[in-house]
Amino acid sequence: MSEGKNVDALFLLYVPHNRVASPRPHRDDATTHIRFRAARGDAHNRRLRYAAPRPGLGSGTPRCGRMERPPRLLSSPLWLHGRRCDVCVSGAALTWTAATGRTRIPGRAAGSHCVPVCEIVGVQEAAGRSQKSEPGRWPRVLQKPDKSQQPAFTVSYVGRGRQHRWRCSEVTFHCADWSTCHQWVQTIQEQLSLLTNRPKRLLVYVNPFGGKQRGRQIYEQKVAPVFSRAAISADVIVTERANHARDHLKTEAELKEYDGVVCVGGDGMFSEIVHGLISRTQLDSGVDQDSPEETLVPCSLRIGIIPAGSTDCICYATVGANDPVTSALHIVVGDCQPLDVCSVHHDDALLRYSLSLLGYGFYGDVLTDSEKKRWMGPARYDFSGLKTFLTHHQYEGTVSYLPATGSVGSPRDRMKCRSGCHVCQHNSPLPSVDSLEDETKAVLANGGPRDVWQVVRGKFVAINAASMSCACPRSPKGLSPSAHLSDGTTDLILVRKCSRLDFLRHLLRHTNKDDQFDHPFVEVHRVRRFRFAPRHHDADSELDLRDGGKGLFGQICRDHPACGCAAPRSTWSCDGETLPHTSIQVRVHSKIIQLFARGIEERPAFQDPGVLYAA
Ligand SMILES: CCCCCCCCCCCCC/C=C/[C@@H](O)[C@H](COP(=O)(O)O)NC(=O)CCCCCCCCCCCCCCC
Ligand SMILES: Nc1ncnc2c1ncn2[C@@H]1O[C@H](COP(=O)(O)OP(=O)(O)O)[C@@H](O)[C@H]1O
Ligand SMILES: [Ca+2]
Repeated sequence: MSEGKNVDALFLLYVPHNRVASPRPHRDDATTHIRFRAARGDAHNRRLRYAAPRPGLGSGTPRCGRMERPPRLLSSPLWLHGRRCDVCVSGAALTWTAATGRTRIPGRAAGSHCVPVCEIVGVQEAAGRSQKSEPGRWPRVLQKPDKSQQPAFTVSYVGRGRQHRWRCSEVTFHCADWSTCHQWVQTIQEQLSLLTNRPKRLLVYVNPFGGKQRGRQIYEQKVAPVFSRAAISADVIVTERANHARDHLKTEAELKEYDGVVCVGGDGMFSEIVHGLISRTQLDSGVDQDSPEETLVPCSLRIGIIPAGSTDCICYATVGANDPVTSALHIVVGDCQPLDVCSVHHDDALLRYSLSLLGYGFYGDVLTDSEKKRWMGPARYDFSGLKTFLTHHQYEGTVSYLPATGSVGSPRDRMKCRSGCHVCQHNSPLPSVDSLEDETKAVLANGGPRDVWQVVRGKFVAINAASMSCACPRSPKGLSPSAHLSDGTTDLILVRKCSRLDFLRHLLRHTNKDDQFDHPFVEVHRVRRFRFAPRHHDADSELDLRDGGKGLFGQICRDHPACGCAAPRSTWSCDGETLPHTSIQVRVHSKIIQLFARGIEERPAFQDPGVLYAA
């Protein structure tokens, strides 16, 4: 934990004065400032100004970028690092300005800091050692206040690091007396309690065997301390078997008691949580998930992901980093990011839901092989990836898809999905036919653009549907760099039969800036639905075929015409789980679940401007 040095120039625009401790009562339309005097004759307290918040003030999510003058609730001189500074809290921000700031940043007040209230994690009384005995050094660990020591309080807040990482920063202010200290703590806590989007009680599932098997330690050492600073209580369940979390959510969990569900694990563990929550919501609403035409009811509980898996692509693509503290802080501040979910059906039976990669051919084969090598940890994907690359199979089949006509954006437009993405906001779910204008109905009745299925037949090295970018540490831009988190579409990538060298060229482009779709054997379509049927589809034989081909070159034998066997088939990988059927129908359901995330921030709203409190 480090003491932060964040200031935002924009914020200073609406912090009324840099020297907040004006001795004169400040008149403000929104609040009535009261002179607060705890001890008569105390020069410090004569300067402490307090304004009771009006009912409703600041309720809901305060928008950090709001350009209106926030009412000041409390301001007084306090001490930081042995120096006096003017501190002020309003419904929007906590600001502090060194009374004798030494560093000047153009356009900013000297030594000024600003933390939006919505990014304060928590506040706690903390006894500091006497300033006289050890100036400039205060305890970093929060302690129970000892009345014999100097009164102080510590504010924990979101600090921004590199590559979208957040850290829990701290600043400790020293007060002249305990009464002032209590007043500050109480006022900041009151402001935090008005942020109704923040979770107070969470249900946490930890997969102790995901990734490098460090889920439990990651939660205890990195996440629990952040939750405790934010006064979030958590009921923690360490899973004992696969599908433990899914089944518990589906049938047992008292969901009304919680403000969110958190999973500590990888994409597979997240998938369990999603399946549990979606199933529970549909069961409660009487929706038949087995029917591909049913409209799913969105889940009300938000889901947090603490990355502790092998790929962690959902976390990486929604937050921009796979860092447990960053994810914990996104949960604490109550972020909300809706996500699209693909339902995958075989005839009239739901197989699974997919949120990241639904892959047949290359990625399906990588997954099938890697499952036997779980003991290798995350490296299993690289090993199986190389092995699958060397075997270089092609699979024959028919892909039919319904293009996402009418939606903004296309897979190659280089418009990346970022926090507050306008493509996702624009592409809300399609209106029901009843709500359409007569003219539009007529177009649709004549086989308008919404209903024209396209058909592609051939041999494919890979068929991938990326509902989000699938960015991950192996490929920071992802399988489909311009795919969107909640636009109601998925990017269907067809890699046709090609040479091994060409496929390598295509794969390599996932790791550099070149366009991986710019090959004659690759096509990409933004779609709302698609279907796949393997060649010589025979429903009864599907399950038997899945296990065909043992050993490194087993599948080559399956390809060999002399064997007389059916056309070779791959398996679908659905967010890291294999599907039991190759013939599937896929449909995107927009904004069915919500994450404690905000999408990748393009430019952090409150960037670190550099050193302010120069020693
Ligand atoms: C030559 C290097 C090419 C690197 C190409 C990397 C492309 C990576 C795209 C990854 C997309 C990941 C989508 C996410 C899927 C996850 O939901 C899912 C489950 O995650 P979990 O285990 O955390 O629960 N993960 C996966 O399905 C794993 C996919 C990983 C694929 C790795 C493929 C590596 C390919 C290496 C080829 C090597 C060729 C070398 C030739 C000399
Ligand atoms: N206690 C457990 N024992 C065995 N498997 C589990 C347990 N808890 C969850 N799982 C399963 O482990 C699989 C992988 O989990 P995940 O957290 O995604 O790790 P990884 O990213 O390494 O695949 C998931 O399919 C999940 O269902
Ligand atoms: Ca999408």
